[in-house]
Amino acid sequence: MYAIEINNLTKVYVNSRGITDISFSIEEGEIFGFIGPNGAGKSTTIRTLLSLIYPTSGSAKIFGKDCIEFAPEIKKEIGYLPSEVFYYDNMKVIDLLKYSASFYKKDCTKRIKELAEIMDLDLTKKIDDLSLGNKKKVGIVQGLLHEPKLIILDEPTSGLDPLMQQRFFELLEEENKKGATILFSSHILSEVQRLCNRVAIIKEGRVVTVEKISTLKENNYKRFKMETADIVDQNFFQMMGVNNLEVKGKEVSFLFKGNINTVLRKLAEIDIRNLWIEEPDLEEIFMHYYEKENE
Ligand SMILES: Nc1ncnc2c1ncn2[C@@H]1O[C@H](COP(=O)(O)OP(=O)(O)OP(=O)(O)O)[C@@H](O)[C@H]1O
Repeated sequence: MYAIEINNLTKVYVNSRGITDISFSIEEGEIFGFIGPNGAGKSTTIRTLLSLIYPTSGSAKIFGKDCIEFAPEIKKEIGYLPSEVFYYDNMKVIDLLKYSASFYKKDCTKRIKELAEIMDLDLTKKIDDLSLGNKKKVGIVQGLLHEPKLIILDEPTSGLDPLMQQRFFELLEEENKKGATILFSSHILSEVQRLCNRVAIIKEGRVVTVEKISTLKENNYKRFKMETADIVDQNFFQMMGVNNLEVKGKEVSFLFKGNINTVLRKLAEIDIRNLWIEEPDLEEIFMHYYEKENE
C-alpha cells in the first residue's frame, strides 16, 4: 500500500494558478523530497493532502483512504510541520505540547521530554520569549510527539542553526528506521539530497519529474573539469551533450550527458594536463532541468 497516492490533483485559486494535475505516489517507509522554488505549489499540495483546503479536481489517498472523506481518522496518523508556525504566545511550551498531545489517545509525556532533549528545547519557557528557531523546534516536537506513521514537513529547517538541522535530520532518520514515511518539502537541494531516496520536482504548479536521487545524480550528467596544456578555443568543446561550458584560460569545465566515449575521443585530440570526471551536485542538475524545460 502507498503511504500517499496523489491522482491528478488540481487547485485553482480565485486569482492564481495553485497546482495543476499533480500525480505521484510515495511508498510506505520512503523519505520523499518535494522540491521546487517559492510559489511552485508545494504548500498547496500539502495543504490539500491534509484537507486544510479542498481540491478543484483530482483526489489523494493516505494509507489507502481518501484524504478528505477520512480526514479526521487520517490526521491521527500524520505529524505535520507547517512552513510557518503560529502560537498563542502567552502559553508555556509544555502546556502547548500537552494540549496538542490531548488530541491523541496515547500518553505522549515521555516522548515530549525525549524530543525536547534531542532538540535542546526549554519546555518551561513562554512561547512569547522564544526565538524564531526555538519556535520552529516547538513545531517539530508538536509534529512528532505522537510518533506518527507519516511525517509531512513543509520547509522544516528554516530558522534552525546548522547543528540543530543536523540533529533534526538524525531524528528524522531514526523515525524513518522505526517505520515512518516522510514527505519533505524544500527549496534547498542539498538537504533533500542528504535525506531523501526519491524526489518530485515541481515547477509552476506542475510536477516535471519524479526520480530516485541516485538516478538524478548518476545516470544523467557528469561534470568534466580539466586543465589543458595550451589554451583551447571554446568552440572545440561545443558538441552534443555539453552544457554549462566554462573556459577560463587553461581551465575548462562542463556538464555532459550522453555517451561518454564521444567526449573522451574528442578530448583525446588535445593535450590535457589533468582531468576530473565527477557527479554533479543536485543543484546543477536541477538548474539544468529548469533551463531545459524553458527552451
Ligand atoms: N490562499 C491562496 N490564495 C490565492 N493564491 C494562493 C494561495 N496560496 C497559494 N497561492 C498561489 O498558489 C501558487 C502556489 O503557492 P504555494 O504556496 O503552494 O507554493 P510553494 O511551492 O509552497 O511556495 P512557498 O515555498 O513560497 O510557500 C502560487 O502562485 C501562490 O501565489
